[in-house]
Amino acid sequence: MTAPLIELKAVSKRFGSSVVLDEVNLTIFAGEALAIIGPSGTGKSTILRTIAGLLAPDSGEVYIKGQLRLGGVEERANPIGIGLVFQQAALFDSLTVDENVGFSLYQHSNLPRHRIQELVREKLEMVGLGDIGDRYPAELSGGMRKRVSFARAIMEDPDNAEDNPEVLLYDEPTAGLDPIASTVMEDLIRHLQRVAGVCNTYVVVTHQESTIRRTADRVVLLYQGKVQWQGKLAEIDTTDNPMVRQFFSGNVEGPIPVIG
Ligand SMILES: Nc1ncnc2c1ncn2[C@@H]1O[C@H](COP(=O)(O)OP(=O)(O)OP(=O)(O)O)[C@@H](O)[C@H]1O
Repeated sequence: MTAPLIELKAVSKRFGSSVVLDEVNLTIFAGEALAIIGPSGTGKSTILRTIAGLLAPDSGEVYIKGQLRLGGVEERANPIGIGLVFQQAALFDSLTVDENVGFSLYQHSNLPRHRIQELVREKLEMVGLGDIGDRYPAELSGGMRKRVSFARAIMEDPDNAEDNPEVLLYDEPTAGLDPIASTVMEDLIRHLQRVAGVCNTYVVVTHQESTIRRTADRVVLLYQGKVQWQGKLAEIDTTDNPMVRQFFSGNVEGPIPVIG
């Protein structure tokens, strides 16, 4: 068996009095496509932000390529590139698409402006967007904004090998999109992994069944701060786990109570 790329061991996180992650154990292997599913408010985004290093756990350990991640959120550098595609595209409204996608290179690299623009164009083409570098986010549809944020997540500095993302984390990449736009996004996620070879490991947090079925090899169900079930994609149809059954049937009766 290959060594894990990322391991969360007994990771806990609370906000105020609410325990969001409760000694979660999770392993992500190189080359896998993992979906994290679960009801709203169950800590899926919190797990992604913890993996990305944007949130420090209250207790427990995060290992990246077998190395314990040390230090506070501010000072820590990930030993591998980890790209996060936020739920809301999280683009800067006052910057053009080019400036958004190239943001980190404009800020942190020594590359000349025209070279960064070339790289931006290349990434935009990879996500199926043509010549839109001089548009502002407000001029784009929701699906286009999401694709721009994908392009930003896969930007890399060709002079800095450590800058290449080895893992991409997608937080609800198809939320709010119509079924056809969702399919485009799901295909793009697979395309970036398989065809474009941008990054062969990813984690996708989603509620949408089509996204789970089209983008995942393995599925983890999170509820009440813990991993309640995990299995291969095909097993979501065969498992007797009552939470998985309820999640996919949308039944209001079951172990996951209706909130609100
Ligand atoms: N920075 C924060 N400060 C306070 N509470 C937070 C913070 N981030 C998350 N929470 C709370 O933690 C819980 C889990 O949030 P999280 O966004 O991780 O859930 P989720 O499973 O991704 O939800 P959804 O599917 O609705 O996006 C929620 O109750 C949320 O209000």
